[in-house]
Amino acid sequence: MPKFKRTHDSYNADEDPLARAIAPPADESPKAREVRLAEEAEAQRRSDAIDEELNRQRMAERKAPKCIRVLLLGQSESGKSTTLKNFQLIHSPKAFRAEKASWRAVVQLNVARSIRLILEAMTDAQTPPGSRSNSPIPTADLPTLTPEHLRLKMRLLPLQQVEENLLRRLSSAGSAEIEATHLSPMTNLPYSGRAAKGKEVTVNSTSQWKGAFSRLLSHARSSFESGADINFEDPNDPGVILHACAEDMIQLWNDPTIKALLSARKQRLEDMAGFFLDSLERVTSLRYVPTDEDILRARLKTIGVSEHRFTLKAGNMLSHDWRVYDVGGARSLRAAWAPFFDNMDAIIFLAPISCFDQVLEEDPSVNRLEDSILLWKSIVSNPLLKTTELVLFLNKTDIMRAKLQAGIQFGHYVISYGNRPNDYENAATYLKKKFAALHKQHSPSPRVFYCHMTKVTDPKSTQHILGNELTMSQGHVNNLLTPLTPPPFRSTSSSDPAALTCPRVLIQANTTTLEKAHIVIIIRHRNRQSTQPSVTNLTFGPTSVKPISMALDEITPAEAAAHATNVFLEIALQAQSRKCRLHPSAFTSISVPATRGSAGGSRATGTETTARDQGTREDTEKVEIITGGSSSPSHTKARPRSPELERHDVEVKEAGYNHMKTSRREEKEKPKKRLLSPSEKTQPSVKPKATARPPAKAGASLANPNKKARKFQAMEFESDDE
Ligand SMILES: Nc1nc2c(ncn2[C@@H]2O[C@H](COP(=O)(O)OP(=O)(O)OP(=O)(O)O)[C@@H](O)[C@H]2O)c(=O)[nH]1
Ligand SMILES: [Mg+2]
Repeated sequence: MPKFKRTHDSYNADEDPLARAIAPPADESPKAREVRLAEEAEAQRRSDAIDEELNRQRMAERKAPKCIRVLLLGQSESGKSTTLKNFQLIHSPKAFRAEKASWRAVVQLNVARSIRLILEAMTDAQTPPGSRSNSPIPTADLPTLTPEHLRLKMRLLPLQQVEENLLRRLSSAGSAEIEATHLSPMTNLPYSGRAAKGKEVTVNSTSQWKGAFSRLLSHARSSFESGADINFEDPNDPGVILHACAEDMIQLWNDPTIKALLSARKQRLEDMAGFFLDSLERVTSLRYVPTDEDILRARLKTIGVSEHRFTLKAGNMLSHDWRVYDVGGARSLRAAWAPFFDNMDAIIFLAPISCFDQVLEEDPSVNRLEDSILLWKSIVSNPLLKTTELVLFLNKTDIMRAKLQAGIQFGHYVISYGNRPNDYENAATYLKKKFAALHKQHSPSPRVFYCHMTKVTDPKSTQHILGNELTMSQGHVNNLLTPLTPPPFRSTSSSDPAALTCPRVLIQANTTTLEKAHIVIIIRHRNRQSTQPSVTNLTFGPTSVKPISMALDEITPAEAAAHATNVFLEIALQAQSRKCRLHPSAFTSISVPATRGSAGGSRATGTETTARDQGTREDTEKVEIITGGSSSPSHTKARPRSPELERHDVEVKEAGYNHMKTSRREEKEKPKKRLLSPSEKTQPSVKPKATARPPAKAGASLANPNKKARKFQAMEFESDDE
């Protein structure tokens, strides 16, 4: 092999083909060499600067307080991205509203898609049953369309252009894909092309795709709030065609024959993601700017994992950096979740309870509610997540309510529900208990679990919940995940005999008995000497917000104190299970019997508190129990304890250990409850509930008659224990 003449010592052209490729030419002139060396020096300088910057960032990250990570999980269409939007709305509202132009386009896409579904249904109704691809409904059961309907259909054809135009913009940005979804596959459609293939748009990043609509933005981006950034004069704005078709769309949607047709096909468009047909006049107006609620209701399917950073300050706590991760929930995308399990502080799991009568798009043999339940079970039992706080959102309660009110029988789909009343309260409570039971049964170790009935398209209620959750999570991070160095509970004056019957107890905690996190409960008791129930006010609410007060008739001072004790005991157990160190003085202030478990009302799963005594007594006629917030410096000093209290301390600790041991033993001994697999359900050995299954056609997805045609899918809890 001929030797390559080297002009630079650092190149070892013989050994390394890359070095050979980048080696300077053999006949390099001195001037060229000078230029090359200068370029190399410059490149080296830039590379060093980048390294330095990376190092600086790494150091800064190491020094910065630990950020709190929250992962949003749940099946597709459960409301994860909508929850993320709520986070954005709370913590970066300006940025959220700056994207109105992009979300306007998504609303337009959703409108065009809904109309397309109606036109498909009309086409299907005109097709002889034998030639229909999917619909099992006999023509005789479908209402007859008139020539006027067909003319209406023709007039709406230009909407095809709107959908295709919007899809093209999304996909040309390289950030979106079109994927088969729950939308029905179309055959004899009024449309052709990509949009006509029954696809849904998916985005692999929640921000990148927004660039696709930048053409709608004018240069003046001064007033995002008012929509001044939207170029309404753009002749290519899809809003122009939508506006031109508005009257026809409204007529179509309100037409009784069309309503009857959709009803015969059990197609409840109003329950579908991205439903705007009830607001057609508004959303198709030429100068339409989406509201916050519109943005929350707009639907785009997620396929990647995206991280969103916020700096949150909750209550009086220090501000924290939060990272919220949104993932795609379709089955094929769930493998991407696992790498995020490590290091997560909290998971918000969304289970759409309204989907009890629907099947999975990915697998039409699986009931969507059952899928959610199995998914929940796998999350709660995952050992990697055993110290991760879990927040369960039983979501889409509004749709659940509407479905039950429309007469859809919950018991037909959840067989173990049996003949209980077909109303929202009963069905929702039933599901809540089932989810809670699964958590209790399968969690690798006892831990906090919060459950909320949600409608995440309602920003007000969701923000309230998220606000509380965040405070709560920060509180947990502060109080539980880190050692409890300051005594969380300090004594009243134990020499005061009155304290035994009516102590002034101040409990600082992170949750309350009513599943509302980080709120303040103040119990004011007027007659401190009495053991009889008397006038007691219970006040809820963080101090920063107007609290709600209610009078309690049944709680005695001792019960209030016992309840406080119980709540504290629970946090002690939680802390213990997380191997946090409890300060020895933690129990010093317990001045009433701690064994009255039922006193003070029932406690929600996972309630935990820290407790302490205020130590001053301006008003001895009061009992105050406050949950919420973090401990203040005035409560960080332990007081000397009497031998009596020492003994009590030991008793309480033992009670705690014994309680834990017993509950673990009971759990081991209990026969395992489990969900039935679809195949098991068909086995005769599985005891069927008395409820008869409905005829096959009733078992389908109401939003999608084509799914219905495939299979009736009900689910059943093997045990009906709650
Ligand atoms: N009516 C109603 N609609 C909801 C609720 N929660 C979410 N939605 C709607 O359901 C649709 C799906 O919600 P997404 O947040 O996109 O669901 P996702 O879990 O992110 O779904 P993937 O991205 O496919 O994993 C959206 O159009 C939401 O507006 C709710 O509580 N009530
Ligand atoms: Mg999503």
